Amino acid sequence: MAAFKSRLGIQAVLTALFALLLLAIPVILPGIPSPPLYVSLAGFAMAGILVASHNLSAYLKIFVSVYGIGYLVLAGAKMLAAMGALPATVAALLPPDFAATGSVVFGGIVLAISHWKPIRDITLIADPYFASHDAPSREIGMFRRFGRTEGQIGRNLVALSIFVNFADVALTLRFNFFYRDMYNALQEFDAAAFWYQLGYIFVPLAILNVVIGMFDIYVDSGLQLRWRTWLTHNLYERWLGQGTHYRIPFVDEHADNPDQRIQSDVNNFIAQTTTLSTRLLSQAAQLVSFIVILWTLSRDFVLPFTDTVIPGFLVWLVIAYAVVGTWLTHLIGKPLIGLDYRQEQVEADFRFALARNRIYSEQIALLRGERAESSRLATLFHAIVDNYVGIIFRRIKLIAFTFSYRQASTIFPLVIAAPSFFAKKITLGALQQTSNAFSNVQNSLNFFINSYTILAAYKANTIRLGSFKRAMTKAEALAGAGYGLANGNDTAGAVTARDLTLALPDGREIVQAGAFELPKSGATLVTGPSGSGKSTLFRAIAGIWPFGKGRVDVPAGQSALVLPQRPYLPLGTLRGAVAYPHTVDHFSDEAIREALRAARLPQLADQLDMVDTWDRRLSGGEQQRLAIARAILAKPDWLFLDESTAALDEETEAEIYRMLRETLPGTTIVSIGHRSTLNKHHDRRVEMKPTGEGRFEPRMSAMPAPAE
Ligand SMILES: Nc1ncnc2c1ncn2[C@@H]1O[C@H](COP(=O)(O)OP(=O)(O)OP(=O)(O)O)[C@@H](O)[C@H]1O
Repeated sequence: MAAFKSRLGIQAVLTALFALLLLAIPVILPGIPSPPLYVSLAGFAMAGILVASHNLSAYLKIFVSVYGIGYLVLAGAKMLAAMGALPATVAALLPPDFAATGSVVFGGIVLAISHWKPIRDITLIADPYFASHDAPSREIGMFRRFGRTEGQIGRNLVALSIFVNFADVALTLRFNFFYRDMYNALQEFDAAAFWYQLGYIFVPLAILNVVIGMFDIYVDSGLQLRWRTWLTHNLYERWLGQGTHYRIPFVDEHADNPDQRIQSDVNNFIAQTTTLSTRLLSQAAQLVSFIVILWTLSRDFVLPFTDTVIPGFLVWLVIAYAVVGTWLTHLIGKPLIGLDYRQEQVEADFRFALARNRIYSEQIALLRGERAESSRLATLFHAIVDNYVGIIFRRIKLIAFTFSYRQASTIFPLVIAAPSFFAKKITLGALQQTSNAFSNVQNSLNFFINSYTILAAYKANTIRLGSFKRAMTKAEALAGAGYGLANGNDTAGAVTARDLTLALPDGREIVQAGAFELPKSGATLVTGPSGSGKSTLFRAIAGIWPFGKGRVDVPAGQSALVLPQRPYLPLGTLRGAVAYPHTVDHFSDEAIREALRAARLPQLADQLDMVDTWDRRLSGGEQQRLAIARAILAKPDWLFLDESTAALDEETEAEIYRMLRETLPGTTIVSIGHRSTLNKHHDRRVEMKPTGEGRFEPRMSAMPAPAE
């Protein structure tokens, strides 16, 4: 970051020196024509803009820096051409003097809009990538050596993309002058000039146009792919980190369907940011350039059928046209922002409901729940249709306006300029140039107007990603001190709780423990009424429950594994399901087979490579035994079994407990269970005792005598 900042500083000094040089040309190089004063003044302004951009967002800095370089290149090339240092064909292709000044104006515009809230929302999401110091991503070959860090590659690619877009604008400008010269040659029956224009001007320009078009798509796609890869990794790592995904529903920031935000919103945001930022600016540059041409063409414009001269009439006309057009478009298109946001949400809700049907298909089939499901799907889909109808009618209104606007634009320049042509005040070339300049202005305006729908979706996207990031920040804060609940690991052997109160998200307290201890070694059974907070106590010990106050301390440097009643089985091979939460290659095949046999699942021992939806194929009891196999592999110091054998028959449950205590003699077992047959497998018992007002307290109590 510091290097980037100082680079802007160096660029500012160089730009100021260059502007000084331009001023001094009449003195040091008296023979050559000096550039207009405004070009050197623009150089000083650019230096000022570069200095003022020190604290700008990393993303916007790239734009300011590129405009600074654009100024140097354009003004420098003009100076070299004036000195005769460039070949005539190259000099003829250069854009007019004002192009360099235009570059400065755009630098100023970027600086000015940087404080505007919608732009800040965008840069908050964009900046982390462009400021990143991560090593270049190895996943993508494109532009891998284009910088030392991923952030630098991103910055270089944005800069390159802006240059390419501006090269395209310069080309369009040059085409405009080509049209003037070619039509003048036609009007004067000058065949030599005509063929010269076609062969030496048009052909190189056309070839450049094709090459630039190809390069443009290569650079843009490379940037989008690299940025998406980085941002997607970054978001899902953060989402999965520190149990953030578990706590997000507890925070007050709205972040529905995180899957959609990570998969589709990121993709759309990046595609729209790169397209809009570079194209919007190049279109703006095109607009300004052609407005300047129109000014030159209509400097002494005589109002048709009168003698009144209005300097720059076509420019005033086109500006009024643009202002009214944009304002009306804004009025008509504004509701699209809310509609687009809602559309994303209802689509995601529908997709999620379908995915849930797939996951729970067996339960739905057994319960004959298809009708209930289809009526739920119908309601969700109705929301999609309902909202989309709103979008359609809004788009129709917008199109009614934009199409009328476009039609009116085509004949406008001819109506205005034709009287001057018939009065022989302007040449055919000038008429053609006026019409071309006007249509280019229209194209740029159309871009702004047509991009209104894109902008609306873009804003909805930015809001969704912004709120997702805020929700993650809040969920991460919950993981820390939470509501006063602290997790530490400063005890020697036991799990201890001091002045512990566990609450529900709405603040209602459910568990209270002044001083509570789970001793190391042996096995402890936790019992108590349903809903008394036994699982919540486990969650607090595991450090994922954010609501409550007091302390829970677990022994330092010891591993723990919590097995819930319904184990989670990831997609993929059986090997991966057993090794979970370790990676698939963490254990040898023999160790996995051995664990499956010990967990009374010998029939699965030779199916390690089989890919299946294991959570649907295996019975509830088999799934629980598979989770037990995980415990055998992981050999944790603490094993928390939250009704993890409840689906087994009593005999198998007894075998499993005996096996666990034999195979894992160093592991402390803590079980939650309701069955009295569990008593004989445990050494001590903790009972959740009601203390009034819906609260329960865990208390060590005597193990009941075995039934006769
Ligand atoms: N995410 C949550 N949001 C709101 N309430 C919750 C949440 N998780 C648990 N609860 C509530 O906390 C209370 C305790 O739940 P917990 O699962 O700890 O009970 P339990 O003693 O393990 O019950 P059981 O023996 O039935 O499994 C219940 O009333 C439950 O509804």
